[in-house]
Amino acid sequence: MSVPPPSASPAPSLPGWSFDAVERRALRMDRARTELQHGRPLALRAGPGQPGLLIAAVETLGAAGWSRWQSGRGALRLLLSAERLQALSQRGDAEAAHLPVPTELDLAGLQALAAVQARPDQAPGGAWGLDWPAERRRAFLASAQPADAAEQAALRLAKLGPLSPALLRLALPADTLDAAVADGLVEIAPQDIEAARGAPRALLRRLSDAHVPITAHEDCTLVLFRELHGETEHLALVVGQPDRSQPVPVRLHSSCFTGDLLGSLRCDCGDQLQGAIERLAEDGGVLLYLAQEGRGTGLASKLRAYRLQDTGLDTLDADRYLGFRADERDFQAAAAMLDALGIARIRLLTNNPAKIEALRAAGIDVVDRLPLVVPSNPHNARYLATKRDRAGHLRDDEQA
Ligand SMILES: Nc1nc2c(ncn2[C@@H]2O[C@H](COP(=O)(O)OP(=O)(O)OP(=O)(O)O)[C@@H](O)[C@H]2O)c(=O)[nH]1
Ligand SMILES: [Zn+2]
Repeated sequence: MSVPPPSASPAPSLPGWSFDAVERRALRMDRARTELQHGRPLALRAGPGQPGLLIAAVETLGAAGWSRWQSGRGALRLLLSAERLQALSQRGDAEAAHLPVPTELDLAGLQALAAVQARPDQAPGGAWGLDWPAERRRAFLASAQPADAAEQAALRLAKLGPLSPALLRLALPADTLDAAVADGLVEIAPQDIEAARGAPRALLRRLSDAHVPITAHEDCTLVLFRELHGETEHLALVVGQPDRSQPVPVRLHSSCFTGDLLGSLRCDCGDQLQGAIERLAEDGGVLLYLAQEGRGTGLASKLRAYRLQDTGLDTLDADRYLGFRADERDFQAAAAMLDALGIARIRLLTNNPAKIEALRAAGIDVVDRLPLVVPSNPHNARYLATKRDRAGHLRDDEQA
């Protein structure tokens, strides 16, 4: 009697364990971001069996991480954002690029080039933080090779950290990366980072809410949203019972630990937060408290930017010195929260036209702008003037 060959039946799957393509991608993004945050290396390549790059964030590397890169000496490159290269070269047209890491450079030198020192006081030589003579600086900049699309994506991933956009970079062949990935190295494809850019609104979960009476108004509800992948949380404070048949007064407030919690005089955030809540208490409205510290650069970078401002740079030049754009925020989450709250037409309390544009682009009908005027003080006068003169903020009498 002949025995039938064993059928190649698929392995029984664990219920709830299979991810769809979008979830897989988000999972890879989560893991990749975590690796950079922890100073660990990450493989960046189009897929298994491909050559690619080993990258790590200079900001989180530390001495132990740095010593692991020593075997790559000679081939190591430093990937920097356009803004950081503009600060180093004093040229407004510099683009993101990677440059050779000199073999004798130590970790402190690398951190200086990447502008991630704990105390980035401006050295006499400007943005470099290294006592390199002019000729050496010129030669270093001349060896820059433009960042390709994958490398640009890597810089964006670092910013999502939120980390400084400065990465170590080592090109490796396919088999080396395959072996490292089999051994636990996390890998990410540039397409994953690209796809996360316009993350769909559904990637925000409404997790909980409660009645929270506050001094300005007793009838308030706090609603907590969490990004589906990752731990970032945004809050909505619904003040009173806004009439949704009319445009609802809304304030988008980007978190500012120093201003909101400590009453820092370096910015206007604390006063804006209180002023907005008082205004919303008049007819009801919604305050969206967005996890976007330091205009999206993170609190560590904001404190570095403050040190640079103490040496004479204004808020925008300080951010550029650190490798950031004038504003690293996006307002997708804000639009998603308004959607979830059933609010489509709003009156926005702001002096920042970019917020209006961003919400409109995300499909929110911004019917008009309500100015938000707060008094200045000797510590924030320059900051407010820079926002008005260089960042396009409106004065209270201007129309958006
Ligand atoms: N990078 C950086 N961020 C800062 C600095 N000062 C304040 N911030 C951040 O700037 C953000 C201020 O946000 P908002 O008040 O919502 O926005 P805005 O762009 O000023 O616009 P409106 O207040 O709506 O007119 C907060 O995230 C602060 O942490 C600074 O010097 N550097
Ligand atoms: Zn602030």
